[in-house]
Amino acid sequence: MSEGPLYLGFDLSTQQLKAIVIQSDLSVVSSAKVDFDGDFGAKYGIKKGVQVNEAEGEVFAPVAMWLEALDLVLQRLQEANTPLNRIRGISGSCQQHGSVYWSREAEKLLAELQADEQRGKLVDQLKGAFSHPYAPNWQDHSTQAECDKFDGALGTAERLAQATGSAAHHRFTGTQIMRLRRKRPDMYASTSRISLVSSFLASLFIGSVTPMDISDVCGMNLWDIPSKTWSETLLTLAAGGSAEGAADLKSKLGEVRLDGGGSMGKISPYFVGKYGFSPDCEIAPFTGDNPATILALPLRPLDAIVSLGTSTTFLMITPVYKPDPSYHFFNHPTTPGQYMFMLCYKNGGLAREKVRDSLPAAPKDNSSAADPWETFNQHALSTPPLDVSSPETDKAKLGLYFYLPEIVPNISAGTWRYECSAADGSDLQQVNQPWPVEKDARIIVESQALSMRLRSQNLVSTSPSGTSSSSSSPLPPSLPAQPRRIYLVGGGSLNPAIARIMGDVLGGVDGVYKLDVGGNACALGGAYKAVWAFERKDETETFDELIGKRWKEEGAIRKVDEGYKRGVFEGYGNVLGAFGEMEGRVLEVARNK
Ligand SMILES: Nc1ncnc2c1ncn2[C@@H]1O[C@H](COP(=O)(O)OP(=O)(O)O)[C@@H](O)[C@H]1O
Ligand SMILES: O=C(CO)[C@@H](O)[C@H](O)COP(=O)(O)O
Repeated sequence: MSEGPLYLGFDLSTQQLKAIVIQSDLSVVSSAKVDFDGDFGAKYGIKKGVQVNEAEGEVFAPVAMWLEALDLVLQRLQEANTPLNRIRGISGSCQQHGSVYWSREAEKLLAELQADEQRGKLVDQLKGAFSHPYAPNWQDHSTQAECDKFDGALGTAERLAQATGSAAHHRFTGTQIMRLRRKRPDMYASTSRISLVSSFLASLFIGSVTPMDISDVCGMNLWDIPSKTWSETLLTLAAGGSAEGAADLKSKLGEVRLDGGGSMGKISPYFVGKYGFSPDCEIAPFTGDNPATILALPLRPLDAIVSLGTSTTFLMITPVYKPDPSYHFFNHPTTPGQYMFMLCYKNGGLAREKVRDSLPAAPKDNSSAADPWETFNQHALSTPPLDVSSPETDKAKLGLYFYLPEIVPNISAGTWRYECSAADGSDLQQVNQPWPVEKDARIIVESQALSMRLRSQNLVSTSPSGTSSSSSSPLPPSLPAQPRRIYLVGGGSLNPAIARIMGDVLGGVDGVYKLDVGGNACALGGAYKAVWAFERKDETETFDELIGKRWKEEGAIRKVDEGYKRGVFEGYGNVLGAFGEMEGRVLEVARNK
């Protein structure tokens, strides 16, 4: 390892806090993680990182657990002999939409943080810093009434999407704040500031509540993206209807930092004294985990990232702001004028786990290191696409596996199974007799990929004019519209069967790739952001220019599937309309209930 500066990136996601340390040349020096269930499950009564109040659809995480996790992950980096004194800059990514409520004591307590044995750790010193002990989690679905009001506030859901990048969503912070203000008026009144999870983590490092980030702020339904300001109408709605309420909420939310790079301030003396950071170490803006994922490699227009974490997300970048109620647009975290397109599914990793756990157990393997996904993968790969072995006689199988209420489409929990003609999707019929569970292994992954393909069609068929990267090449005209490359990240990217099916359904002219850091992509994106934030020549040197020059494909990504397969891709295209029709029918039944 050379003696140059180091950069630290974090990822505070649903189930873990991960940290990764890199050098200026982007090589990884060290990493550590805290697993919330494994390290704190019993103490905080959480499962898969969260607590749930089923009766009201609330899902939330204890803020104190995150404080403990931060000390623990730094301790683990220290134990791994990471030279923390050489860290020049810190940035990171955090689960989106969650909100942290600071008390009136917060600024004072943050400013007084000291590495003093007697005063204890962050969790001890910041005991009085929060007006609410919990942060709503992105899986929360307690805010339908608030969503209806948000969708109506500007006239239609389309207009809300035009202004804020998204129609109203249960998890978006504006609807969450509106509900918490109504449900806990005293708590709301005693709140001095509200942070997103990303600005919360940055605030701990600086020792003062920091501004929100230009990309993560788009996950709130409160920020007007085209006019780069808070929407007064939406602030007024969330704050209860009065102009004074809106002004008060605006001061609780604070400024939004328009520049994704540069320094927001020096590190708090707490971390210098306790872990040996240099007092000159600086903090760059932190962003959301999905915006950070698109920073984990120099992404080109027509490339797509599928993030297979607790949620499953589909991400692309585009210079064209074209929002729609069925998906999300965010400001790009580093590059003004670029946008991130996102689809987010709640029934991602945990839904695949449910199907995995419903499969009959395979004969016992004596090795203790047996892969828990082995049986799932065998069935997923031995089932042909759409379970059609003979196109003349077999019907295509389509399913929806929503163990939690889904985001896209907004359908309550349930599972549905349909069949249709494999040739053209005609004769779509609900199947009343469930097919053998073994088939579900393939069909759930196909279902997730078909939903992404259906909703991203317009993005892959338009030519990438005005792109951010000079090396982007339009697709060969002889091939059907599809992404150029598919990159898989998140825990599920380790799975070869999932990679294969993603390639079957979504294509990818250049193939399907997995990031070698696997589940650490968001933390890596955060670390790259820190390198760019502090090493850019000036504000005009873009992230793509700086990182593009240093990033080496070799050792960073690995091809895991060929992607586009002639015939297979077209076979899924034949039933794409039927897949949309199946969702429509399920939605219709739900509406009429
Ligand atoms: N080999 C595998 N095959 C499929 N899924 C996997 C595999 N390994 C891990 N996962 C999934 O990855 C998920 C965690 O991914 P991760 O990106 O670390 O989550 P998060 O960032 O949401 O905390 C788990 O819920 C698990 O289902
Ligand atoms: O809600 C969203 C995006 O809109 C989620 O993607 C969260 O950002 C949490 O992500 P993971 O914990 O699954 O990484």
